[in-house]
Amino acid sequence: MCLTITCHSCLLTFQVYDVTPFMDEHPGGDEVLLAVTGKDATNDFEDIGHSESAREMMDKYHIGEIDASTIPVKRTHVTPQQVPSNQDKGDDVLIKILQFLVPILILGLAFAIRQYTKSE
Ligand code: HEM
Repeated sequence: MCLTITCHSCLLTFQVYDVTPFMDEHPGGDEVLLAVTGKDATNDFEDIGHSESAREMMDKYHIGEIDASTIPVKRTHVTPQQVPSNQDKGDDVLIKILQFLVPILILGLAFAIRQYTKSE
């Protein structure tokens, strides 16, 4: 089902239209209707300068009203910044030490093996 919402100029009541059966017949095409589905399409509808007969046609697809005051305000979710824990800091230090120590240990081992094989 495809809903297009258009509101009164008083902005207190939203008129809801189910334009599904009208999609194929709409002279402006179905893309424009799909683009405004589920939102207030008043400006989009008015900008076209629809004729009086177009406005009369709307009655056919009218399915109800929504009280504008009952529509929840859109909230944007802000992810709280992660505070690095002390455990994370400890892990970072350990990784840095290992990054430094491991190559030195490998070099030392290679050197020791070389010394050992030389003396034999
Ligand atoms: C139930 C809602 C709607 C009905 C009954 C309807 C009806 C019509 C009709 C009968 C026409 C032919 C021109 C005229 O008589 O004015 C038309 C054209 C058009 N409509 Fe709609 N319309 C509706 C919603 C919308 C919406 C929401 C939009 C925009 C997002 C839109 C965009 C257009 C466009 C672009 C044209 C073509 C205008 C042109 O070629 O000059 N219509 N519509």
